[in-house]
Amino acid sequence: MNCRVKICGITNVEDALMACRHGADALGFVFYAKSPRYVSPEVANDIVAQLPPFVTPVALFVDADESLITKVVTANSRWMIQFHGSETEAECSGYQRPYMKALRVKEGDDIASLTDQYPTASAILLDAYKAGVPGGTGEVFNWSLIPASLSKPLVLAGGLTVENVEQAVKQVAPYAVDVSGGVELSKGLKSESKVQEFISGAKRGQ
Ligand SMILES: O=C(O)c1ccccc1N[C@@H]1O[C@H](COP(=O)(O)O)[C@@H](O)[C@H]1O
Repeated sequence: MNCRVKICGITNVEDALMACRHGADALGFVFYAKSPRYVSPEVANDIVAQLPPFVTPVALFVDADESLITKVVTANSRWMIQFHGSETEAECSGYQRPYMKALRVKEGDDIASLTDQYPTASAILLDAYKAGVPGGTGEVFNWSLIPASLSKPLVLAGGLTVENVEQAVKQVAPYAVDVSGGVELSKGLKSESKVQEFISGAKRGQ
């Protein structure tokens, strides 16, 4: 199956357009103030207004106020939402936007049951669990914990890099992969060669 690629942690238009040129299907913008990849609603919406068609902007929130989410997503009809905190299905489904729910995986989790708690989600994103850090940790989780079939399309995240993405796609066969730290020059700034190699690696694995 064709594996889509989301490049997360975009903070500037140059990186956004560069990722699009190399074939990114989606771009993630982090509206979590404690993240080194935080971007303001104004800057993000200015970047989104310059994106080419057929690329999905994804607004990432961690247990954010309703007012912030509404402010971001009402500025452009193209936004999809990524909930990366402990949001309930009722909270996630209140914005009339497609959304994916991130689940942070640890040993013993029943991923299929957790996925079934979000029947309105467009996709489920699986990331590594690390105590005290909601995401963007650069850590890989044990992919063998992922059930062979899930009730939602699977977005695989967590410590993906140029080196491991091909194997990840071969082993897990996700709908999409999502990367942030693995394609950076420094926090919040993307490396063109890493973005290009990451997308090529994801396509080789499919
Ligand atoms: O990127 C961040 O800073 C971030 C902050 C808070 C929650 C999620 C965040 N990013 C997401 O984390 C995963 C894994 O990132 P990485 O590739 O391991 O760096 C990914 O879904 C990002 O979208």
